[in-house]
Amino acid sequence: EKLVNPVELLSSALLSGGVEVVDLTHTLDPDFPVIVLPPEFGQCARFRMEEISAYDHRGPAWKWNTFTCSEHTGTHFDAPIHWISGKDLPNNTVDSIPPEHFVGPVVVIDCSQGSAQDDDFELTPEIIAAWEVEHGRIPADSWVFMRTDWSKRSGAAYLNMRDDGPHSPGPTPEAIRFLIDERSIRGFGTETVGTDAGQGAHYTPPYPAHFYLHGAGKYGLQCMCNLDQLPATGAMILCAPLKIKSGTGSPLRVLALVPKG
Ligand SMILES: O=C(O)C(=O)c1ccccc1S
Ligand SMILES: [Mn+2]
Repeated sequence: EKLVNPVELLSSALLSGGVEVVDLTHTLDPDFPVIVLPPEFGQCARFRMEEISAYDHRGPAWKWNTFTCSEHTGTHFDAPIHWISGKDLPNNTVDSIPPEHFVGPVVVIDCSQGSAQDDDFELTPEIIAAWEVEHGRIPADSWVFMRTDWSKRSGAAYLNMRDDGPHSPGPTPEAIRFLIDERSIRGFGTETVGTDAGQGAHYTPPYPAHFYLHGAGKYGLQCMCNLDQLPATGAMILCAPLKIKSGTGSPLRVLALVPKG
């Protein structure tokens, strides 16, 4: 009998309402917080927009703007070249990553309860093991999202800066190494401003998610929202960054396709 064409199946499911498209992206807005590094380092630019014309003398029938931001502003993608550990890998920039890496399955590990009680909540190998007992082994080349409901925070509570720097949840070095070495994930995604915990600078190595993910040619997604609308397994994501020449990352629209019913 005729083999089922998976693309036709997906198209008909999308057209028939059998697939929900969930937007995991924050609006690029000058008020959306960006990561704040220690003052001696270069800083991430917030999003800015400047009008070129608006149906006026500068352009009678058209409206358009110039926008500026960092590659790492807002909901964005991290490429391996972003971190020193990935600097010499092949295809490590947003314009050279194979496009098939921007579409794939995602699993969601719900750490929202722990993160509600502890700003520095850590995703550990033990939590991953317990998740796999319930949901099965994390498939190779999956994206793994750490749900913390941190995207529901606004203003100062999102970066949650204290005297010793930001405090927000993230993975331990052991957890991120397990996901990479034992589960060969595609990438790791968070709602927080970075893939590392706010206090990530104090781990060994510092910023372990960045160090190990990008050193292994894996990717990061950060500043996402609506992870609470995703199932633990069974969804897929589209996460294609802008094709910036030699780019280390880019703001992007992250969309999840979630089967209905
Ligand atoms: O990738 C990022 O946006 C990010 O989180 C970051 C950027 C630069 C330095 C440290 C970090 S931790
Ligand atoms: Mn980044």
